[in-house]
Amino acid sequence: MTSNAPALECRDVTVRYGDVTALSGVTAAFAQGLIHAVVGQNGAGKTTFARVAAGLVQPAEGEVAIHGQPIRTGQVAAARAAGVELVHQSFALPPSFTVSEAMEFGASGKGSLFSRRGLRRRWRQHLSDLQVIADPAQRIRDLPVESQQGVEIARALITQARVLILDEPTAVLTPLGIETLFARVRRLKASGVTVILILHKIREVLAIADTLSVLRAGCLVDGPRPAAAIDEAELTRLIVGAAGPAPGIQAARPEAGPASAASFSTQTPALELHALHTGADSEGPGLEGVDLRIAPGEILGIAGVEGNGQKALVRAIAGLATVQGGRILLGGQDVGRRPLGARRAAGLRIIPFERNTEGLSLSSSLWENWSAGGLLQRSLLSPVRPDRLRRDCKSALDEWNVRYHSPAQPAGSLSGGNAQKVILAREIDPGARLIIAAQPTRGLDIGATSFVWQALRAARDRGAAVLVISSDLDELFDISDRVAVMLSGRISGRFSPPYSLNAVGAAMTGAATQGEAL
Ligand SMILES: Nc1ncnc2c1ncn2[C@@H]1O[C@H](COP(=O)(O)OP(=O)(O)OP(=O)(O)O)[C@@H](O)[C@H]1O
Repeated sequence: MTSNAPALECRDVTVRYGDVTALSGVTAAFAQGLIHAVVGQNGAGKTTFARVAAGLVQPAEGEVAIHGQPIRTGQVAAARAAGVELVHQSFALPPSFTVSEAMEFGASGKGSLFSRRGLRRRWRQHLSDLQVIADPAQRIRDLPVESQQGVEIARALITQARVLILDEPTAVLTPLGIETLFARVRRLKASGVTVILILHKIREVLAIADTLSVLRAGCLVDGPRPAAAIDEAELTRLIVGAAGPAPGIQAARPEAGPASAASFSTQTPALELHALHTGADSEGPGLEGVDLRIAPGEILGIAGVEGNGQKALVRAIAGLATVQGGRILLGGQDVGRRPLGARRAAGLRIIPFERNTEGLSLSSSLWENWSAGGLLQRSLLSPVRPDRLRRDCKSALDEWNVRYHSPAQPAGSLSGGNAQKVILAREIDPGARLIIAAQPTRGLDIGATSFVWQALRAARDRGAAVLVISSDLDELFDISDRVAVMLSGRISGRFSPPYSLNAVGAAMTGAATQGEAL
């Protein structure tokens, strides 16, 4: 190892996926022992860069050196041996594993054999050194998302990683979880680890990074340069580019606030839940008597720490949970026994939590994914015209500024943010009467985030009801006409603007259950 050499250096790295150039001649040197942020719009090439550094992608051209030593590109073992570890955007650990099994999963080939008890002792120490709160006997799926991420990071660090790359680590976290992560990242820096963070939110970048680098359309347009010398406006400009946001996209967080609350009480609600109960399952607690109503032309925000019944809520409305009691009405009709197709025909649209498993078929083409929603609602006998579907898909994707090269390419070949936009293009359509949007801006860049809020507001203004579930309270307060808080499968508080962060926060933690009645 050369002592002053950069921790990670790329020289003229170019990556092509078929016709798409994901990285184009990227040259960058990341100094040792610092926290580096890599930013850029959806599809800019950030994940590809991380995958090249970790040996998961073979560049067509270029070199990678770790601490001054060139490594064989496209080989995970070579990157690992040099001390590079990557924690992916979507977690990689098997949910059914216990924490200690998951840790051992990352350390295979280390030589020694351990008893189960010995293993637990070993990992307990490792986890506590990293201040990750998780019992080694617990299953990954039973842990809160912050702890799952902590375990992923701990697993990546088993092999004495010197360069840790975290791909969009904050996307899954609550504000408190982000603070915990940032404290962990600062401790790693203090212990000499070089951390490279791929981030979307400008405030997060400026809060944590020592340097920042900006990718745009596969090219490094700036950095690494000291983050202290840059402000929000300049960083936004660097990410979006001189041309400004794509047509139809305003600056992030457009001014328009919640609708001035017309009296909703005279209209038939778009959604009514009466004393809804569902069973708990592997995804978290069930619903314990939830009452909710949303009027047409209203946005209701659901706040809460993840894992407090939000998934059960979405599944129950979609007809995918076992309802043990209570009623679900869409537009005044009891749909408790109706399948998802019938609910969609009544105007239900869902932007699900997990885009890769619930929202898209990754091996199917973009046009098939885009048209799936419409096909579900039609009668089986109505003719399908693929040419027309492909054409309509293309214009919808262009309108959403999705970065793709053909409607025939598989959904799995899109970047995370662009994949989310395909779901949004499908679900926010003129036929939508009730849109459930679960973490709709997770992983989206600033322009696309603003586009989503605009699209949801436009849907509301057309008369659709919107239920937004988000762990980002700023976002939720910005867009919601009312906010309800979920805690342990119940509604623990109901609020209308102006929102009090303290009161909503208290309802989220169970410190209080006040708030207005609806
Ligand atoms: N396996 C693949 N096959 C084909 N194209 C791909 C593949 N992976 C990525 N791409 C394309 O390469 C480009 C860069 O994608 P990448 O995932 O690196 O972007 P990103 O900056 O991480 O985006 P996001 O913020 O949306 O996650 C995109 O145009 C994407 O569609």
